[in-house]
Amino acid sequence: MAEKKVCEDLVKERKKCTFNVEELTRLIDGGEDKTMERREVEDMVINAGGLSTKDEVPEEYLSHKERYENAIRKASRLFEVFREYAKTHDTTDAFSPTNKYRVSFGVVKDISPFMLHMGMFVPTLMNQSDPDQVAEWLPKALSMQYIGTYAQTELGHGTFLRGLETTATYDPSTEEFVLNSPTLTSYKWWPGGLAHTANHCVVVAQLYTKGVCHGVHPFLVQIRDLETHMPLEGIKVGEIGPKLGFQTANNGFLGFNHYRIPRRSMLMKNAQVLKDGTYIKSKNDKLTYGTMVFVRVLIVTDLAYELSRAGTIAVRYSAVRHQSQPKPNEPEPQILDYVTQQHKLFIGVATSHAFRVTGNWLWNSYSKVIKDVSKGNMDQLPELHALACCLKAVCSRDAAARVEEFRLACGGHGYMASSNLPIINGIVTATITYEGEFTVLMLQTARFLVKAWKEATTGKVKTPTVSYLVEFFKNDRVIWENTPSTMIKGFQAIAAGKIRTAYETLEKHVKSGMDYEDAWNSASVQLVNASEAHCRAILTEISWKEMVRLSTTVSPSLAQVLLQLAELYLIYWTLEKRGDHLMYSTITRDDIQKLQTRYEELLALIRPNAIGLVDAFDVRDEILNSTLGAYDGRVYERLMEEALKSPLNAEPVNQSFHKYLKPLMLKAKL
Ligand SMILES: CC/C=C\C/C=C\C/C=C\C/C=C\C=C\C(=O)SCCNC(=O)CCNC(=O)[C@H](O)C(C)(C)COP(=O)(O)OP(=O)(O)OC[C@H]1O[C@@H](n2cnc3c(N)ncnc32)[C@H](O)[C@@H]1OP(=O)(O)O
Ligand SMILES: Cc1cc2nc3c(=O)[nH]c(=O)nc-3n(C[C@H](O)[C@H](O)[C@H](O)COP(=O)(O)OP(=O)(O)OC[C@H]3O[C@@H](n4cnc5c(N)ncnc54)[C@H](O)[C@@H]3O)c2cc1C
Repeated sequence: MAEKKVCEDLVKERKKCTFNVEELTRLIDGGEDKTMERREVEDMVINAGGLSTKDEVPEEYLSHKERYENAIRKASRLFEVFREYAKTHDTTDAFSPTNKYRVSFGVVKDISPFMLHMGMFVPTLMNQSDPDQVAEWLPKALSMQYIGTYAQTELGHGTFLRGLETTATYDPSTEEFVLNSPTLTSYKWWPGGLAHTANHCVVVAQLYTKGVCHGVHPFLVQIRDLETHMPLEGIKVGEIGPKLGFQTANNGFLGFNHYRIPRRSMLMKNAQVLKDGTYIKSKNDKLTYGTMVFVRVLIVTDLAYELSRAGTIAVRYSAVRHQSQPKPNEPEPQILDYVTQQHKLFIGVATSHAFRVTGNWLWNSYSKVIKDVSKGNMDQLPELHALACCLKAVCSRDAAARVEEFRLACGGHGYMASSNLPIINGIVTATITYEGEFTVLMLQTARFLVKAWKEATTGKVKTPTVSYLVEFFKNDRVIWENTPSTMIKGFQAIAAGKIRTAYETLEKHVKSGMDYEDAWNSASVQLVNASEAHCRAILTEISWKEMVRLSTTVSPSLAQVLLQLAELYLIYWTLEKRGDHLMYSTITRDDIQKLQTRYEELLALIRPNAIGLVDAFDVRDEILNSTLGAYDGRVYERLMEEALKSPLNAEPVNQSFHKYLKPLMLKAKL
């Protein structure tokens, strides 16, 4: 088939670009070799038989059941393709932040029913099992003999893990655990793939041995027969029903009726139960929560990726769309030329870069701490937990806001399923809740910050990410200059100030006679604000420093663009938080006006590179799945092509006319 022409607007835009798009793509991927490898995997998947979505009825027209069956067909075929690839290639980076397996969005448009298998089941087996268990289970999980999920949340409790009700009671006479769901609220509820996909799962349950409860522990549990896939006796399993998004994730429920599993089904890297029922405690009981920390860390870079998908759609569309006539007798401008549109779009693009570099930094910190933990050194665990909590929480909330802004920037067409923005919206919004709900995680960080504040009052802090607190004691009002380093110091002063205020409020409540828990609840709005401010201090400092560092490794033309994006991100947030800066620095109205002017200059500087910047994300059309965002910009043709796929358009008159409309019309004549 002849190549379809690229829309003239995009041809012109691409000529304007001042930097080498391929150079930026390689930087985003983490190196030329990574880009080549990713593209190789994408080519392999896109060209593999049985995976193309091109000529299919769009999945939104399928029934709930058909949609799931279609997702399973494709996810299975995709796995076969990956299995083939793994025979000749190193696939260890499946769990890295810059993994090349995001291509799966080009196959299963929404969330794959295998997401939890690769995202949580396999990592939990790898990181929470003892070496013998890893040797026995991991090959089966990696080869998909065991298809698994992570079953922790229950109908009654998701946040409060110590309140989970599923029990695993050790019976030394048979050397088995008896799993039981004593109440309706103890049913597992939510795990992805649990409903009809998984035959195994990691179940988090209250461990009882010798009549003592030792708290929640993970167990590997078979739930379906490997031949027939029938639920095993004592297992009640099913699907929880339609949701806002995640339509093909196959989220399920699960109950146990005195269901027996062997003693060695308990994941025993950290804690153990011996044959006679003796309990050996973990060095740190929070290690059981390790998979959640791992996923929270990964979510930050994944959000950057989701922003790059949504940003590509909205920016390309904005270059193709023309609307209104500000100057008489002149053509309608591209909507991308409206400064308000640039304000909606460019901060989303800059945020994708900020999250990616911060996410990579967080991943490196995580890897270092986990290495130390494996040697028995847990010192950095609280700081890592506090960082992962607030970054996951704030980045997911910001990303959801940015994706919504991208959708709004596409006007009516952004509301079309065929734009793919609604599905991306559903995926990103879910991250605010899953893997630890927003407020709950912010309050976890607040616990750490309150302790750090107490420490800082003695003039020293042990952890580097809160060292700014000590500086605040020397000078609690930053002397303002409109420079990046002052802006960063400003965010640190705001964080320190808000931590101090929240701490003082907490103390005041305690002194007034309140229990600590009640005082905490009363101060919790301020505590969440303090966590947010701390997270903004981290995001602004790390993203700026990392972008500056990266700019020294690339050509001058690209360096200039990276610095513009980094500065835009800093100034955007300084302006957003101008009220706070007024409280904690000497910033003046005049400084703020100058920053506003600089912000608008940056929008104008970025404008010629808008298409180059999203092209550099290098999200291929097959993965973008969007009528509005394709590389060739054939927006209107694609919208019509997709509309014509509606089954309602297969016949000129729908039968409902004869059944309902006509009788209604006839009655009107009487
Ligand atoms: C766009 C994105 C795409 C892809 C992303 C990539 C992969 C995705 C894969 C799968 C995701 C899809 C589905 C989602 C799955 C799930 O949601 S699984 C279920 C997740 N559930 C949760 O996250 C539950 C949240 N709750 C908790 O984590 C905890 O219960 C708690 C809220 C932290 C409280 O725990 P607890 O009550 O036991 O503890 P406290 O008494 O409050 O605190 C005691 C001290 O322990 C410290 N602590 C708590 N957790 C940790 C930890 N993980 N590590 C280290 N330390 C921890 C806590 O701070 C207290 O410390 P102290 O202040 O010093 O006392
Ligand atoms: C799309 C999706 C996929 C999921 N996949 C899985 C999965 O695969 N496996 C799995 O085990 N789970 C999964 N979950 C469950 C998820 O982890 C939980 O829903 C999440 O942790 C929030 O817990 P919850 O639902 O109990 O919310 P709740 O804790 O009931 O939250 C409700 C409200 O109460 C507030 N609240 C609760 N506790 C406190 C507190 N201490 N202080 C202040 N406010 C509080 C919250 O802020 C929130 O506003 C998934 C959820 C979703 C949405």
